Amino acid sequence: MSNRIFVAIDTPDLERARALATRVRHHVGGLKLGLEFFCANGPAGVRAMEEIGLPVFLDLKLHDIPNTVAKAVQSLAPLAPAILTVHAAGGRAMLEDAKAAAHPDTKVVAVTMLTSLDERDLADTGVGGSAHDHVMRLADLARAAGLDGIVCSGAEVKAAHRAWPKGFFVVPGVRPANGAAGDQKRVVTPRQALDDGASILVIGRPITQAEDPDAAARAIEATL
Ligand SMILES: O=C(O)c1cc(=O)[nH]c(=O)n1[C@@H]1O[C@H](COP(=O)(O)O)[C@@H](O)[C@H]1O
Repeated sequence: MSNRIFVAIDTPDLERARALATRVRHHVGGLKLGLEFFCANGPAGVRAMEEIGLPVFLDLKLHDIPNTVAKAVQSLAPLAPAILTVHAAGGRAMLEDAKAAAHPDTKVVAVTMLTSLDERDLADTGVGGSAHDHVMRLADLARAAGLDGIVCSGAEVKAAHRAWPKGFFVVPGVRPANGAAGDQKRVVTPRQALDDGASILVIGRPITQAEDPDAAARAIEATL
């Protein structure tokens, strides 16, 4: 994949999603559709976005008992997304069953610790220790369960990639130098994330909220 930016199309409005994706399509490598889009538009919306001709990353962050997640993944299999997310915290059986139920061409990746969290948030959920240790533990679990890779922040991707050289590493929470972090807490620049081993970058608002999204995507691409 030459362009490793997946633009996060976070809107419930299909027409806006289509217009945005069409505008930036020459300066991104794929489209990421998340809960906001999927809850409003469902599988038909995903198919409509597939027509744009870029790989689709379906980011539903599934997290439930193994049977429920496996059945959900099975229902999504006809869409054959390039990438699908589940939460690593769902545990080994859930991860194994999700991978087994997915379309063979889909990379199933496990979200480790959301980039919107810091160590204080982690402690609030009853998990002690550092973000680094938590991500490394969940990355080991994802690998042992046969997943294709993980989602983590740019702060952990170097160590995670070293421990799992063949893994596929999705890094969101990336911001161009001087970019507004918003609700993201563990943030790095796109260049840094790629240098440290990210396979793809997920970038939303720095592109989608820009006055000229295509120019913003082009400017970020130029730094890579
Ligand atoms: O799985 C994800 O894509 C994801 C995981 C994570 O830990 N943090 C995270 O921000 N994301 C997604 O990445 C995108 C980031 O958007 P921006 O903060 O606007 O660049 C959103 O669509 C999030 O849902």
